[in-house]
Amino acid sequence: MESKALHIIKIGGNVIDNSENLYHFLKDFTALDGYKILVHGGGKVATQLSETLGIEPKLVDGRRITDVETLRIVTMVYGGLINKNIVAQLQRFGTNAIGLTGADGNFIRTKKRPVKTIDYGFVGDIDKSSVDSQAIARLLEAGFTPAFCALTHDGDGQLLNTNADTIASALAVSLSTLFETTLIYCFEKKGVLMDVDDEDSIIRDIDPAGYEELKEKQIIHSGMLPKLENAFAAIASGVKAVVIGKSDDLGELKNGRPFGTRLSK
Ligand SMILES: Nc1ncnc2c1ncn2[C@@H]1O[C@H](COP(=O)(O)OP(=O)(O)O)[C@@H](O)[C@H]1O
Ligand SMILES: CC(=O)N[C@@H](CCC(=O)OP(=O)(O)O)C(=O)O
Repeated sequence: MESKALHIIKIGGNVIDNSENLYHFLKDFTALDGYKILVHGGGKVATQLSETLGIEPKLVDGRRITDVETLRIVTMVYGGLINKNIVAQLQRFGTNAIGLTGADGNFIRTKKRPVKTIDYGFVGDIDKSSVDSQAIARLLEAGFTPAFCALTHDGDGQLLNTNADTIASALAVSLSTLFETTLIYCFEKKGVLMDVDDEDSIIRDIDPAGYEELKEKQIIHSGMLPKLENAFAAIASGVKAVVIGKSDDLGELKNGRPFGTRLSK
C-alpha cells in the first residue's frame, strides 16, 4: 500500500518574532495539501523575556541552559504565548490546529540530559522510543493539524526544554514509518548560503561529503551546524526529503518552483 504524504515544517525564532513574516508563513502553510505538522521554536522571544526579567540567558552551542527560573520562562513563552497565538492564527486561515507540548497525549517523552562537563538543567534529550507516532497519526487522521512547541516531559511530572529542530527531526524519523515524510526547516534566509550575507548565493543541494567540506571551510557555522546535523540524521533514518529554506518562500513548494536547499544521502 502506498503511504500518505506528510509535511513536517519547523519555524524558528526569527520568523516568529516578526508578525508579518509569521502571517505570511501560516497562510502558505495552510495552503499546502495533505497531512501536516508544525513545530515552532521561539528562542529569540525567550531570550528577550529573560533579559526583561533580569534573568541572564545562557546558551552553549545554541542550547539553552535551563534552570528552574528559565524553565518557567520557556514554559510561558513556548507553551503559552507563541503556541496559542500560532494556533489562533491557523484557525483564522482554516487549519484546524491543536497546540501541543510533548506532555500532551504523552506524544514526546524525553530524558533529562545527564550532567557531564556542563549542566544544561531541565533540557530533555530525545531517543528512539520518545515519539508516539501511532497516537500522532490518529490525531492527523481525525483531521487535526498538530502544532508542537519546544517542550517535552519525562513521564515523572517534569517538563523539559528540547530544541525545536531536534523535535522536528525526531517526529519526521518516527512518522516516516507510517507516512511518506518530508521535513522542512523554515528560517529567515533563502537556504544554506555560500555567503551568509548574500541571499543569491544559495546552495541547492548538499550531501554528507559536501557538508563536511562546507563545515571545514566555515561556510556553515553557528545555528546552521546543529540544524544540518538534525537534517542529515533524518535523511539517514528514512525521511524521504529534507529541505531548508525561507519561510516567505514556502508557497513555492506548492507551485512546484525551486525552494531552498535540498539535502541528499
Ligand atoms: N551557510 C549558511 N547559510 C545560511 N545561514 C547560516 C549559514 N551559516 C550559518 N548560518 C546561520 O544560521 C542561522 C540559522 O540558525 P538558527 O538561528 O538556529 O535558526 P532558527 O531561526 O531556525 O532557530 C542563520 O540565521 C545564519 O546566521
Ligand atoms: C534546549 C534548547 O536549546 N531549547 C531551545 C528551544 C527553542 C528553540 O529551539 O527555538 P529556535 O528554533 O527559535 O531556536 C531554546 O530554549 O532556545
